[in-house]
Amino acid sequence: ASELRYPPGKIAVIGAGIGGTSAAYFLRQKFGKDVQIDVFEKGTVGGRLATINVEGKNYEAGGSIIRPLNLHMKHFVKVLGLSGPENRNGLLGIYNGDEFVFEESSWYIINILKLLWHYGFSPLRMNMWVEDIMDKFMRIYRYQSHDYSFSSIEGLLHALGGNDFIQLLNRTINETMQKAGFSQKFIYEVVAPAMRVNYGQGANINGFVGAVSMATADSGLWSVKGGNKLVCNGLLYASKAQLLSGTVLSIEEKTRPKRTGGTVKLYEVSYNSASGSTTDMYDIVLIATPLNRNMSNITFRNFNPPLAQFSDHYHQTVATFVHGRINTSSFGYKDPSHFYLASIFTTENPKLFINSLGVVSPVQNTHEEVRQPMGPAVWKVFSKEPLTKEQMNLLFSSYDSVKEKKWLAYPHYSLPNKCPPIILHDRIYYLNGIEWAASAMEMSAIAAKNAALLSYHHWYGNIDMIDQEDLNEKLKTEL
Ligand SMILES: Cc1cc2nc3c(=O)[nH]c(=O)nc-3n(C[C@H](O)[C@H](O)[C@H](O)COP(=O)(O)OP(=O)(O)OC[C@H]3O[C@@H](n4cnc5c(N)ncnc54)[C@H](O)[C@@H]3O)c2cc1C
Ligand SMILES: CC(C)=CCC/C(C)=C/CC/C(C)=C/CSC[C@H](N)C(=O)O
Repeated sequence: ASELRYPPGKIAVIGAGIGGTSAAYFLRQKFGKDVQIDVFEKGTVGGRLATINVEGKNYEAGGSIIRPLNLHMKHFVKVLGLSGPENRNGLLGIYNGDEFVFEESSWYIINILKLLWHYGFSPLRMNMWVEDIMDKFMRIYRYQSHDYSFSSIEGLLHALGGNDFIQLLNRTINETMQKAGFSQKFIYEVVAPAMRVNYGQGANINGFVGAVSMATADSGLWSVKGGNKLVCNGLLYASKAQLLSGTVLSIEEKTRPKRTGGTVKLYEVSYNSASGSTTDMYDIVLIATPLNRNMSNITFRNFNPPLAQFSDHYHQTVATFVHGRINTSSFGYKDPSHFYLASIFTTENPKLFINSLGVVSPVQNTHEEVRQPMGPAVWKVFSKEPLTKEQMNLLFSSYDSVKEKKWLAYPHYSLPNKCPPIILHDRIYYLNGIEWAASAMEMSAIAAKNAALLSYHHWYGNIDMIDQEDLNEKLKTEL
């Protein structure tokens, strides 16, 4: 089709979370200044990056922590003139419903001895195991800086870590780590609690998201001063995209006559905004919101054959912010002055009604060290269900302010795990399938750059830049 040699006129991006706004940014980089980029948003720019106000200060209510080597997020913060100070967490305890099975000490050497005593060399081996996976994961930045793209999530992961990465997707983190020789005690007391705080599920989640989750045990985690959502606002501005506040209802392919003769196929996007129902035509559409049950309610009309349907669900995570004093006796501490933990992770125990509990700092001063929370502090509680009054009274001896935010937070991970397609139709690309490998801000940014590159290469027929085999080897010899 010869019309594909000309730049596209208009591109639609649906969703202004980190996926959609970074897609707008990368699309502008690739397609140049003349293309019109419209970003549709039914709620607030930022999506799952949002803050919540507690007693006059704002706290991260959704996506909060970023790894030092999340290079896209790091780049965004730099080019947007934002700052990302390191988060310093207070001491961690792991609670099994009856007692703490592990309590961190403020003395480095004591911690090492405690870890050795409880888990032998497993923590050290785990660091090396995660590092090895993360080293391979880092190849994505090299591939993307050379403009290579992938037409499926599995293809992308295979290019990073070969069959080992595909196997990670298809085994639970429990099975994966058992096969790697980690003890069941370590998996139960350390790995599962980290899965629960990060993804609201235990060690039955896939090995890839499990490894991503364990990667948060690293030091140097950071978040954006003023709130992570500032990145989305900044990217939208930098991309010179037009923000259309409205709900996209449907997408339909239409054939239209061209001024120069012949016809062209375009996508008609129908949406509701404050000024009523409208439609607009686009050459390319990027969908940057989950299409799973009850999430975005976008209908793909009159596609033959019909487009893929995603029936799996995202599960509910409730983040409750409480300004108060923790009820230390509920955690086995009769004397509150002996309690010095600022983060409590939990093991898998059906009688526990929370996944985690931790002291948080306002987004204005994320660099502040979280101290021993002897007095009142702002605590963030993650649970599956909203906390009842009785549960609140068990957790807190006194509190004066409670704010709750319910999220459909991440995919409900289960096996077998087949990631949704990236290409939904000729020029419709789907970003959020990557969340089924692992859901994180950086993953959405990677999916966004991939979709921008893929749509560009499809448009201009650069098939050699899509799904190249042995990229790691090729790039080694090229440079
Ligand atoms: C409680 C919580 C804690 C988390 N913690 C971390 C963390 O510490 N670190 C980390 O890296 N990640 C974390 N995450 C995950 C991270 O927040 C997400 O992976 C990421 O923000 C997803 O971004 P996205 O742009 O892909 O999707 P979203 O942010 O969900 O953006 C999609 C956007 O599309 C809009 N939309 C939906 N349907 C339509 C429609 N029909 N028309 C128009 N607009 C539509 C939505 O309103 C939304 O704004 C956390 C998530 C939650 C919920
Ligand atoms: C993409 C890679 C390699 C790493 C990203 C690691 C990362 C930051 C994962 C985020 C995990 C996640 C969804 C955490 C949610 S809870 C975070 C925090 N503990 C909190 O209390 O808010």
